[in-house]
This record gives sequence, C-alpha cells and structure tokens, in this order.
Amino acid sequence: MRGVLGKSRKMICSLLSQAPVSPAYYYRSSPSIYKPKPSNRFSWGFLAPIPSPAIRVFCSKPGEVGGLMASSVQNQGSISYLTQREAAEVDETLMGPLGFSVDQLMELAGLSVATSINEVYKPSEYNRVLAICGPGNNGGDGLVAARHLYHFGYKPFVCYPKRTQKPLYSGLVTQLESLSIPFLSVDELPMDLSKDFDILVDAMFGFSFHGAPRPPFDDLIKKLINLHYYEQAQRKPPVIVSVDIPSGWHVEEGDVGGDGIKPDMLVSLTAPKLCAKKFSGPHHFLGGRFVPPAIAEKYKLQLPQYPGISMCVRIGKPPQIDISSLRENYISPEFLEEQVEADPLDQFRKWFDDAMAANLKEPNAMALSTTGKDGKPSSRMVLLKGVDKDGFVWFTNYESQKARQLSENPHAALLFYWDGLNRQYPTSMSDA
Ligand SMILES: NC(=O)C1=CN([C@@H]2O[C@H](COP(=O)(O)OP(=O)(O)OC[C@H]3O[C@@H](n4cnc5c(N)ncnc54)[C@H](O)[C@@H]3O)[C@@H](O)[C@H]2O)[C@H](O)CC1
Ligand SMILES: [K+]
Repeated sequence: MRGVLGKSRKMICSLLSQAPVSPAYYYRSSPSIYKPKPSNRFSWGFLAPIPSPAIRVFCSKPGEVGGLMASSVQNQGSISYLTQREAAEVDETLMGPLGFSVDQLMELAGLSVATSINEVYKPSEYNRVLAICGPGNNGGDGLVAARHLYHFGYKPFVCYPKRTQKPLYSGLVTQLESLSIPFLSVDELPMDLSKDFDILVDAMFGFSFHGAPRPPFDDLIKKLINLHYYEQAQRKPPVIVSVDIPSGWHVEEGDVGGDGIKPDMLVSLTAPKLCAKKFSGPHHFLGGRFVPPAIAEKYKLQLPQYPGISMCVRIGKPPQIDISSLRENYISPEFLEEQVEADPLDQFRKWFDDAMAANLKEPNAMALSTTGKDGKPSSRMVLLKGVDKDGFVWFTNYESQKARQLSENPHAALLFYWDGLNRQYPTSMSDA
C-alpha cells in the first residue's frame, strides 16, 4: 500500500536549519490521483491500494541499528597480544615472504592512525595536531598520519628531531613540506603544549624501543608526562594518541614505573603488543588492516573484525559519555529566507539532491509521526519511495500501526534529517 503524505488541503512545510526559521508554507492541491478505498481516504492525503496487496514493510534486522551494522566492538578478553619478538617477526614476514614493502605497510599504518583519531576527535573541536616523530618506523607512521590528518581537515605540525636521509623518510618529509605543514624543532616547541595543540600524536617509539629514552626524546616524553599538571590547573590538556606503543613504556611490561605517559588513545598496529594490556585510556583502536591468514594462523591471532571498509576498529567498549555534553559545532553556510524556494517541494528536491550528492547514507530515510484517536503519537523511520507534485510517497501495510492511526486521524508529520549537511526538513499537516 502506498501512503502519500502529500499535497492535499493544506501542507505546511517549514524548512528548519541552523538559520532563522523560515515562514511556514501552505499549498493546496486536490487528492485526485488514486482511487483509495473509502475507508482509506484521508483529507490530507491517502493510502491508496496498489494492485497486488504487496506488503512493503521496512525495518532493520535484529542486530542492526537503523539499517546499519553496529560497528564491531570487541571486548578485550578475546584479543591476542604479541611479544616484542613476535611483533618484529610479523613485520619481517610481512615485508619478506609475504611481499609487502615497508612503504605500503607504513602508509596503511599511518592511515589507520589518522582514521582512528577521526573516529573520536573531530577536526571541528580538535583541530591543531602536533605529531612527534621518532627515528624509526614508528616515526614514519607519524609522518604519514600527519599528511592524512591534513587532508581530513586538521591543522598538523610535526616535530621530527632525528631525521634519516633514507629515501622513504625524506620522501615523507617532502610530501609534508609540499603541504606547507610546519616542522618545529624541539627548541621551538612551546613550554606548555596545551595552549597550542589539541592532539599530540606520540610517534616516537614502537616495538623496537628498549632501555631509557635517549635525548632529545627523554625531554619530549617528559613534556607529555607534565601535561597532567595542566589538567590539575583546570586547563584542558591536549589528548595524547600513541602509535602502536606509548613511547617510553616497556614494549611488554608497559609503564613499569607508573610515571610514563598516559595516552588517551592507543592505536595498536597489526595486533596489540603485550604492553597494551596495561593501557587504561578511553580509546583503544586497532589498525593495520593487512594481516593475511598465514600470519593470523601462525600466531593464532584473535583480532576484531573491521567494520565495513574502515581502516580501524575499536577494541573494548567506548567510554560512557555524558549525553548532555554531546554537542556538535554546526559549521554550515548561512541559509536565509530569501534563499528558500517558493515551492516547498522544490526546496525538498534541492536539498534531497544535495544529500544524494554528499553520498549520505539513506538520504530517503524519514521519521513518520502519526497519532491515533487515543491521541498517543508514535514515530517510525520509513523510506521515501517517491516524491511528486502531490507529495511524498512511502509504503506500509494495512495492518501496521501507522495505517490504523492514519485511518483514525489523518494528521501526520515527516522529518528528514541529513546529518552530514546539518540539515533537517520537516513537513507537518494541519487542517487550518
Ligand atoms: N606491522 C605494522 O603495522 C607496521 C608497523 N610499523 C611501525 O614500525 C614500528 C617499529 O619500527 P622500528 O623502526 O623497528 O622501531 P621503532 O620505530 O620503535 O624505533 C626504533 C628506533 O628507535 C631507536 N631507539 C630505540 N630505543 C631507544 C631509546 N631508548 N632511546 C632513543 N632511541 C631509541 C632505535 O635506535 C631506532 O632508531 C612499529 O612499532 C610500528 O609503529 C611500520 O610502519 C611498518 C608496518
Ligand atoms: K609510539
């Protein structure tokens, strides 16, 4: 059965966005297209029978959230952790018999770091990034991550005190310089990193670290440790994101003295290392989506499934969040009344086309709210199946709560929400 919430006696379309509310719109048309059964005729629109009593009910299967597979979150218990030797062996195997080059693995590792950061710390709120890069491949991951973060809309800076002239690394530096990403020497860093940066990427050392950190990394690690004192001084310190291993920690035993850096996010690569068991920050992600079965079988790796085409996957549960603190900074171009299309349906089509062009997921999903004669409202997500000069079309079935409520009360409302564009488009009906 087709429900048509559409042009009938009166359709009020008020276009809401973050701009001042535009005036309500009224337009009229006679519902003349379909010959609904008398019992299904509604003053504002109609549920018209379609030839076969095809039942089109849209719902998400159990286990899906709103038609989306909930991104796989793995509890820590069933995850494998590598020893330092195993980690080195895995890399050697990947870059030896399994045919990978270090450039490829580093590129994928750095991209994993950047996407993990973007999962949690949006550039609208955490824009200024300092990537502190060490002399080895962990440092290389940091250089790659800085480039990706730039393209994701962050403002990265790099501190890379011990450079090597190997082509791989000098190439990464050139790529960053070509984006005018500033390189800061240790001396050029501010004493208090919390005033100048929102995110600190710790890419100093990975699984080849041993002993006590030698200069200049000893001072750099101390700078990250001292950030906690700013926290006590009521200043919001930058978040620390450690690549593969929190630098200065023992690769297997972790923060042995308890006085090491305390990252907010750890991005383990390929598989977590033993020290990751001691990680107590809120965000543990896994990256390095390139583990072939040969490695997984040899090391009996238990690793979480990456969701969709994501380059990272969260390990453990997301932290409990204070719902009241959830707030996006809506940054969108202004939208003034004079920009609104005269005909609300033209405005809808324009915005719907924008939503399609932005490749938003299910731009035709809409909340349909109805109320039966008991006055109790109910809302349900349904999928728009068409829009024409007579209104919006969606499918439902005769026995649905929607159909029953609409047969008792022809008033309804639709709401489209296009998150990626910070836009909503509500339509409501009233018999003025
Ligand atoms: N499989 C993957 O996902 C990949 C991970 N990668 C990253 O590579 C590192 C391991 O890289 P490696 O070069 O072997 O070691 P480090 O980067 O940890 O550092 C070695 C570097 O540091 C010096 N060093 C060691 N200890 C100290 C110290 N106490 N003080 C000062 N300097 C120290 C040492 O001399 C070396 O120069 C891994 O963790 C991943 O992050 C790759 O990207 C490839 C793919
Ligand atoms: K690190």
